[in-house]
Amino acid sequence: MSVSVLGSGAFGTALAISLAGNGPVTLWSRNGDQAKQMRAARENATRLPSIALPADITVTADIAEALRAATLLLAVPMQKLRSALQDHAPALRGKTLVACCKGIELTSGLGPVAVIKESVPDARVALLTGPSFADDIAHGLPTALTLACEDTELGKALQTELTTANLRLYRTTDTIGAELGGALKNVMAIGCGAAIGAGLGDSARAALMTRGFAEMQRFAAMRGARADTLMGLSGLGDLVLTCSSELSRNYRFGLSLGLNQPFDSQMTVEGVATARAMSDIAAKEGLDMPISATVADLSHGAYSVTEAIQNLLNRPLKEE
Ligand SMILES: NC(=O)c1ccc[n+]([C@@H]2O[C@H](COP(=O)([O-])OP(=O)(O)OC[C@H]3O[C@@H](n4cnc5c(N)ncnc54)[C@H](O)[C@@H]3O)[C@@H](O)[C@H]2O)c1
Ligand SMILES: O=P(O)(O)OC[C@H](O)CO
Repeated sequence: MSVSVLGSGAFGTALAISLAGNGPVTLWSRNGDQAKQMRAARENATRLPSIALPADITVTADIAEALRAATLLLAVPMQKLRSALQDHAPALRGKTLVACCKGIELTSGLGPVAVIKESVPDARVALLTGPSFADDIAHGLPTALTLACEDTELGKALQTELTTANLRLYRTTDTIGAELGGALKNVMAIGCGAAIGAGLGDSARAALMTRGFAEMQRFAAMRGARADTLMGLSGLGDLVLTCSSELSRNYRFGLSLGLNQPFDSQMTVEGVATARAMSDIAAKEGLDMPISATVADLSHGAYSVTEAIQNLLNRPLKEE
């Protein structure tokens, strides 16, 4: 089998570097100039500077070249996934498409697996998610991820194909639980970053992580996820990583809110749109999701971190 990665940002490049340890990989960029630059410098200077691209990676802007592979990893931001698929939908028919993005589509309320099924109905679909920073993967540091696929046999084949020397994949058939864990932890990471940025302390962060996890579990159960999936790498594992490391862009975005400092608008911060999508869906379903709703409002400047915390603290007392 052969693999291509569509999307040459931080995560797509890191996955290509890791997979190159297994054999040839094609890394596709939609930007011809970027592809040319990466081919010449043998690095992704904007997203993963100073990390060499192994010789087994072919960088291309020619989609036909990338689509020769049977397995395609889709490493684009969640809110861009549908348009990326629509751009090439006829050529994607029958392919194995592995979503590598984390989020809920704002316009539809759907996760990546459902968006792929709608956009390319006869594709074979899977999801790769879990606690991992692109930088760590690209440096070959040990990482464990979840490969989610409803089709057990395809899941096993992908688990074998995409496991590398330092990237160990676990398998599940619960795509809903796996994709929601990855999507929702970004919302909580923004909240935790904001709390730390505003000087509210580690105890406040622990409270936000724990009560945020309760919201994740509630939302995932409503969508039909298995409870144990949320306890695994794609849920709790990624929540812990993202809420506690300044390598996370979602956490750093939250920090900037707490510190009242500007943030680079070119940075991919998946939790902003997902917080909005999640709290809109929760409101419609009558689910109690105060932290998610607060992060959604905070991210759009509706109030300050201090006001947000006061709102959360002043809610009626309840059982845990
Ligand atoms: N960076 C990480 O550490 C990391 C780790 C795990 C998962 N992820 C997930 O991977 C996804 C991508 O994140 P990233 O870090 O690579 O972001 P990034 O901003 O570094 O890169 C995104 C890439 O997608 C490309 N792109 C955007 N719209 C496109 C379109 N319509 N068609 C084709 N390409 C398009 C951009 O040109 C860019 O190269 C996100 O959902 C993120 O949550 C990232
Ligand atoms: O940089 P972030 O916040 O998008 O987080 C990256 C990964 O999702 C961590 O698992």
